[in-house]
Amino acid sequence: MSINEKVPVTILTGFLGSGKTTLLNRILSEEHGKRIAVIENEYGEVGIDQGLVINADEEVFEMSNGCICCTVRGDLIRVLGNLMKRRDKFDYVLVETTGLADPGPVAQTFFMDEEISSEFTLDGIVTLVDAAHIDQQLGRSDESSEQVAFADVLVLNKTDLVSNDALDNLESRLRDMNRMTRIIRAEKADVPIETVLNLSAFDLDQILKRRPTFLEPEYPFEWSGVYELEPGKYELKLEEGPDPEMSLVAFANQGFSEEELKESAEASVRLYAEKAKNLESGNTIPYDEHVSLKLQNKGSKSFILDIEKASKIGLFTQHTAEEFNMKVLKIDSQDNVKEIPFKTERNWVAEHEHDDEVGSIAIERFGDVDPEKLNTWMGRLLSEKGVDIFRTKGFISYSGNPRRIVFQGVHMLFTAQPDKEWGNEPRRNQLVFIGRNLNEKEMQEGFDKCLI
Ligand SMILES: Nc1nc2c(ncn2[C@@H]2O[C@H](COP(=O)(O)OP(=O)(O)OP(=O)(O)O)[C@@H](O)[C@H]2O)c(=O)[nH]1
Repeated sequence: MSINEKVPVTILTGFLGSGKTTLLNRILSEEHGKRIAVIENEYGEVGIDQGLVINADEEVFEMSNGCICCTVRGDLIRVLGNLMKRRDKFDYVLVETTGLADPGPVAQTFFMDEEISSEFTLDGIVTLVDAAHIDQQLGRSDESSEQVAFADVLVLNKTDLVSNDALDNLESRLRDMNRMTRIIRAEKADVPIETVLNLSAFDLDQILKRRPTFLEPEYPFEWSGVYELEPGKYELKLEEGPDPEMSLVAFANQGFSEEELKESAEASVRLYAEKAKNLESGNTIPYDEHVSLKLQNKGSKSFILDIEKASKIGLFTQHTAEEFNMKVLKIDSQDNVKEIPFKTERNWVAEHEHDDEVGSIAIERFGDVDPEKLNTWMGRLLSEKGVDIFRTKGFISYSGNPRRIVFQGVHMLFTAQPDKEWGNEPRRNQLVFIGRNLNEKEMQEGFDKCLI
């Protein structure tokens, strides 16, 4: 790396005892070719953790005055300033925060202070989660939900202490709180280094590459498949799965294209809102109707698809086909069974129950915004709600500007910087807010008023 490049910084957070020091040791003892300066911050007694950090080659700096969150401006800036004097000695910085800290102010330092932001760039926030205790911690402390909300990567650590089912539930709860995070399960923080360092996580492009469905709305179903069927009777056969029933909507004449699938998805949303008709094994599946397949009996269950003329049948199901080993079978007069595979399938982001007050909102709109209106709206939003809005990220299309604008912020501070030219790409706006008690409808309406 050239000396003129900004130094990437990773913030390591996580509740008390979640495994931060374990991860830090792992990073410092692994061969990755980086020279890492570590900034540690102790709560109360100074220096205990330093004894646990191995490999003396890395430089360890300690913040002196108690809790990092209260002393960021002074202490962190001072330590970073001192570090810059030894710029030739390192090429990466790790800041470990105390388990009780809200990572917001630490992250903000890299936006707020001009001198700091000209030398350092925030690469990502990694939050360690203690799989065995996080449920209680989330209930009790604001800090732990803030640490989850801020994370670009959540390391779900101590997986040896909980069952797989519990981990699945936990993961879905955490995902509800922060839709843009990547969740990695770990034991003794044994994560590959490249999953926590050099993430460019403040870069929305990267997030979209990792999770293309990230900005998509949520649906009451997880899967759809399209089958090309000749006239005749077919069985939709399901094995035992994770749920004793499953909602389904079937359409005749379903197209294969993304556009046609989305159109049917919207139609399904409306049908799913209607009360489901119960179907038992052996019943025929109607079109354009919300049905609930009853699957509580042991063994496989079969429902009938009665096809009058050749058609492409679209099935939109509450769970994925895989979870029930769901198959469409053709049985001829000689009782020969033939499986008809789907021609195309699509997964959808399934909605979850929002039992935590921390959540994320995504806004995606084609077209241009009026920069002045957007500034006024954002300014007001962040000054009124900035305490509750932890992270903002996104791309904006300013009217009259050939380049797209990259937005990112922490609490009430944000930066808007011109990025690459739109070129032939359709001009659009993609914004994500993560925070507490956010009103999705109000924010979308507010944003829509800024569109031209
Ligand atoms: N069972 C189990 N224990 C773990 C795992 N990872 C870490 N530990 C243990 O958990 C304890 C706390 O780990 P640390 O790495 O010190 O956690 P920390 O987040 O730095 O803790 P504080 O500095 O107190 O906030 C230590 O005794 C670790 O050995 C794991 O995956 N499974």
